[in-house]
Amino acid sequence: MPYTIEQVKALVREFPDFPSKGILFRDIFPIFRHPEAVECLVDHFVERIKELGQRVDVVVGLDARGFLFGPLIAIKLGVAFAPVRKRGKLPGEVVSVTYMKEYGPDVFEMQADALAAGQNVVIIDDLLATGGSCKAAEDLVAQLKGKVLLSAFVISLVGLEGDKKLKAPVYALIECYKLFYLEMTLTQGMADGGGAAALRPDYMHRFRPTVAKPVISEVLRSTLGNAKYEAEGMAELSTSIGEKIVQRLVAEPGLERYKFVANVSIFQNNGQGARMSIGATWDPESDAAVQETFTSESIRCVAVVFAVYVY
Ligand SMILES: O=P(O)(O)OC[C@H]1O[C@H](OP(=O)(O)OP(=O)(O)O)[C@H](O)[C@@H]1O
Ligand SMILES: Nc1ncnc2[nH]cnc12
Repeated sequence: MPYTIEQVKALVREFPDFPSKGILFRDIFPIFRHPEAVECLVDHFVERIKELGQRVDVVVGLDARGFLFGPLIAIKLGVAFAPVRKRGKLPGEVVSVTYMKEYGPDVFEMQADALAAGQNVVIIDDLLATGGSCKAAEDLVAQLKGKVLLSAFVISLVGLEGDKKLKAPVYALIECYKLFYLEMTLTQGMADGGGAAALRPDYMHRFRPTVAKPVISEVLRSTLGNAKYEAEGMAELSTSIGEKIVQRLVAEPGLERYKFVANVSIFQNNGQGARMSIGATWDPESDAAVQETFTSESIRCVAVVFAVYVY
């Protein structure tokens, strides 16, 4: 069955916390379970490359996932394929460059005779994250006096702005804006062994998440609407948001007997994930927790408010 490019895109999966905590891993391997999907992907890249309207001499693929379809693209274009490999894997004379990846430093190498001076190159890889790998490949091509016309990826993690590190233009089939994930588990249990029923609040005096959520949301929007993430000042900002939320909730009619705890965390919206797990022991009939998030290009803020009823 022939695949459409939209069906190919849909095969990419996400794995939170792989290969380490906080990384949301994009897995392209399911595409390779379907030969027609691979063919569609390769044809798609070939079309984009032909649209450049320039002579391409060599397709350069990055270790390791760029090797999966870089050579297939090169075959369809009828041009050479050259690998960029991790340190120590290529025999003969090599050029090398040290670079930073999303998970730490590494060294890339190319064989010195993989390219002739003046040749035009297209770089192929599965994913553009911080751009460190692709910039290293651009440097290697430059050392060999080649010219990068385009770098093409299946996925670009747009928020990491990898393209800004690169000299040549970038094409990505999938542009991912969803870089951040957050999961919250609330573990709750009864604080007393029973007997509290008579002391619990009636409906009019009970904390209701549906009432509290818009209040919290409004505080986040009004405080963070124009804010930019900066290393300085975020601690004070989160403290003041927490204070505002608590002041607003205390003023809500009927909640006089509640104590509130607001936990406000501000993160830079830069593609890193976060996971929170909170344990609480309370009376689920009267106590509650609500969570609201605010996201802008620069900031991700999570406010969790615990409301505990004083018998
Ligand atoms: O834009 P960057 O921040 O440099 O990250 C992108 C690179 O990271 C991944 O490869 P990785 O180095 O994990 O190697 P692999 O292909 O061997 O898994 C991916 O395949 C890209 O090559
Ligand atoms: N988030 C991610 N998913 C898959 N491969 C990657 N390489 C670097 N970051 C990655």
